[in-house]
Amino acid sequence: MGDNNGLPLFVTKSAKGRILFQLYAILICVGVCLIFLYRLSHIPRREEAGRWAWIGLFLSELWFSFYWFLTTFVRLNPIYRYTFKDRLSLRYEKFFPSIDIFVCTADPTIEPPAMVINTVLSVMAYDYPPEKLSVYLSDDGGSVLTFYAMLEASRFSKIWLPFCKKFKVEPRSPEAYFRTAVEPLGEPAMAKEWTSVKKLYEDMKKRIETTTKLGLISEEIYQEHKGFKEWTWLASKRDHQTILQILIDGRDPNAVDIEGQSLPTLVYLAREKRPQYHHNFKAGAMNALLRVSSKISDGLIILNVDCDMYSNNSESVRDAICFFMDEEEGHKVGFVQFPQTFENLTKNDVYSSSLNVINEVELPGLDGNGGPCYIGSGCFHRREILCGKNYSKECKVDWKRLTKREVEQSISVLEETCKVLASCTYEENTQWGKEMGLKYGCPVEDIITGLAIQCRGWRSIYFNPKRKGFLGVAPTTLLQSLVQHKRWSEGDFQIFASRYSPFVMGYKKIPLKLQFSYCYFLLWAANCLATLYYVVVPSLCLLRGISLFPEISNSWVLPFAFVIFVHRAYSLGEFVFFGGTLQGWWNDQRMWLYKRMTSYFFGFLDNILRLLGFSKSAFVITAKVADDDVSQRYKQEIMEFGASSPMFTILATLALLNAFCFIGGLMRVIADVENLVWERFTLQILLCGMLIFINLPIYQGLFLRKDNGSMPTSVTCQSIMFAILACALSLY
Ligand SMILES: O=c1ccn([C@@H]2O[C@H](COP(=O)(O)OP(=O)(O)O[C@H]3O[C@H](CO)[C@@H](O)[C@H](O)[C@H]3O)[C@@H](O)[C@H]2O)c(=O)[nH]1
Ligand SMILES: [Mn+2]
Repeated sequence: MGDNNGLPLFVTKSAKGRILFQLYAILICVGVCLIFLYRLSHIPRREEAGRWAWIGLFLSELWFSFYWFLTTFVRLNPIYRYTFKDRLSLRYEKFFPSIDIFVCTADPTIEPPAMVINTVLSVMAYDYPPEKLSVYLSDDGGSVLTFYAMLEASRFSKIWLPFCKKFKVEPRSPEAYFRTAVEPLGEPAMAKEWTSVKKLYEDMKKRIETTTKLGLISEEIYQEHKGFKEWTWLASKRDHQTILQILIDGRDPNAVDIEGQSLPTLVYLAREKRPQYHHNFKAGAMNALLRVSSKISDGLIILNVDCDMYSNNSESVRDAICFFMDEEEGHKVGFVQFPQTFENLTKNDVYSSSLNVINEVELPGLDGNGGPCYIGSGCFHRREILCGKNYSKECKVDWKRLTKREVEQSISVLEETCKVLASCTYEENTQWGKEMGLKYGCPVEDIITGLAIQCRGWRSIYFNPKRKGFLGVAPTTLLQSLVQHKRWSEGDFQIFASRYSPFVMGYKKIPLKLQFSYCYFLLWAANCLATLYYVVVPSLCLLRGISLFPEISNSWVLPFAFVIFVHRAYSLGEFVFFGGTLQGWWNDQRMWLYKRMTSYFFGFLDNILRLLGFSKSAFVITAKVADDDVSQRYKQEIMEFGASSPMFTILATLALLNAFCFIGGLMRVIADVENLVWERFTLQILLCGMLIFINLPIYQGLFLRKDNGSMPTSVTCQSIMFAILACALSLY
C-alpha cells in the first residue's frame, strides 16, 4: 500500500479529564441550588426594606446560573484534530484543488499598506503548487497607496518566494521573519543571499512607508503601471468606479520568479462604491471577491484572512485540505476554522486579547458539540458551500477526476469584464447577501454565515495546530478593545434575537447541544444587566444598611463561599493551564467585568434601539497601529484611557460609586461594632472591596496619573458627579 489508501487524513481525539470536569459541574450545581433555596426562603417580607433589591439579586443569580450552564455545556466534550499531511501528499499531491485567498483591507491609515502586503506575501508563499494559488486583495479604502504597495509586493514576491523555499523560512511574512531571524552564518554564499534579501525587503518597506507618509504617488512611480491611471478620476474613497488590476497572471508563462518557477496569481480589487448604495462592510467585500475570483481563477477552496493576520505556518493550506479531501468525512465538511491568535500580546495581556480560553477550550467544545462557528479570519471554505449549496449524501467529490476550468481570456479582457461583478448594482434583485455568499445586515457577518452553512447540513471543523496558522494584531487600547467587543456582542445578540437564531433557523437542522453552545456566544450582550445589577445594588444597599447576603456566622454562607471559590479556582486553573499567568488571569477578570459593564451594555442597548427602528448596525474597524507613546504604555501594560467616551464614564462612575459605598459601609459597621452589625454585611463588604481592588487602574487613571493615557478631566468630573448623585439618591 504505497499510498496508504484507506488510512484517514485526520484523526479526532477527545479531551482527557472529563470526569473531573463533570464532578466540578455537579458540585457547582448543588451549590447553586442551595443558594436558590436560601434566596427563596429568606425573601424579606413586604414591609421590610430591601425586598425588591433582594428579588433583583435573585433574578441576577438566576441569570448567572443559566449562563454558567451554557459555559459548562460548551465544555462537556471538547475534541482536538490532528492531520496527516504526509498521507495527503502521497495520495493527492498532483490532484490538489485550486485555492483562492482573500485578504481584506479597508483603510490605509489604520491598516498600513506595509502591513497589508506582508500578509499578502505570507499567503503567496504557502507551501503549495503556485499555479493552484491565487491571492486577491480587496481594498475597501480604494487607496492608491495600497495599490502601490501591492505593486511593490508583486515584484518582491519574485525574490521572496524562492528565498522562502530555499531557506525554509517560517513565518513567511518578511517583516515577522526578519524581526526575529538570525543571519545564517554557515555558508558564506547563503549568508550573502540572506543579507541581500533582507536589504531588498527593508528598501521596499522604506519606499512604501515614505509614500504612505507623503500620501501620494510620485510621477515616476505613476508611470510604472497602467493601474495608477484608475485614480486619475477617483472622487473619494466612498465614491468611485471598480478598480480591478491583475498584478500577476499565474497563467502567463513569463510570470516567473527569479528561479524560473511560476508565481501565484495576484489581484487587486477595489469594488465600486457610491454614496447611495450600502456597501455592507466586509461581507460586501467578500461577496464581490467571490464573484470576481470565480471568473479569474475559480478556486475550489477559499481562504479568508484579515489584512493583519499573516500566515505563520506555510503548511496551513495542506492542513486544511486534509479535512476536505478525507475519503470518509471530507464530503461533509463545509469549512475549516483556525483560531485567531495574535503576535502583539504582552506577558500579562492587560486587555485579555489572547482569546486563549476561547481557542483552547470553547471552540474545541463547540467542535465536539457539532462544529465551531465561523469567526472570520483564518477560515477555509469550499466555494460552492459559501455560495449557498445544501448538503446531501451525493456531495462526494472525486478529487482525482476534477478538471479545472481553463480561463481563456487575456488579462485586459478579464479586467474589463469582471468590473461589472464588483459594481454597486450587481447584487440588486439577486440572492447575494441573503442565500448566496456572506450574509448582510449583521456586524458579525462571519458568525451568521457560518451558522447558516451549518443549518444547510454542513459540518465545520476547528483546527488548532501547535505552530499557529495565523497571527494578527490585537487592539492596544482599552477603548479599542471595548469597541471591538461591542461590535461582536451586538452582532451576536442581533442573531439571537432574529429569525436566524439557532433555535429558529437551527431547529432540527443542527444538534440541540450545538444550539445551546451557540447561545453561549450569542448571549454575551445579555450578561450586562445582571452584572451591572451586581456591581451597583449590593454596594448601594451596603451604604444604606440593607443586608442582602447571609450573616458570616450563618451556615447559609457556605454555599456562597463554596460556589465563588470553586468557580473562580476552576477558571484560574483553566487559564493558567492554557499558558496564562496569574496576573494575566486577574487582568482577564477585570476585562470580563469591563466588557460586561460597557461593551455588552451598549451592544444590548443598540439592539433594542435597532429593533425599535432607531439605529442601524455599523462596523467600526479596529486600528492596527498606534502612536509611539500609546504603544509604549501598551508594552508596559499600563491601561490606556486617554479619550473621553461614555464607556469610560460608566466604568469610572461605578468604580467611584463602589469606593464611596465601601467607605460609607465601613463607617456604618464600625459605628455599630458592639451590635455585631459587621456580621450581616461581611459578604457585601467583601464584594465591594473586590470591586475596588479590581478597579485600581481606574482610580490611578482618574487621580494619580499625569500621562496622556490617563482619564480625561471631563470623564473624571462627570463620574464624580454621577457617583455622588447615585449615593445621595440611595440614601434619600
Ligand atoms: O467595510 C469594511 C470593514 C472591514 N473590512 C475588513 O474586515 C477585516 C476585519 O476588521 P477588523 O477591524 O480587524 O475587525 P476584527 O474585530 O478584528 O475582526 C473580527 O471580527 C469580524 C466580525 O466582526 C470578522 O469579520 C473578522 O474576520 C474577525 O477577524 C479587516 O481586514 C478589514 O479591513 C472590510 O474589508 N471592509
Ligand atoms: Mn482585526
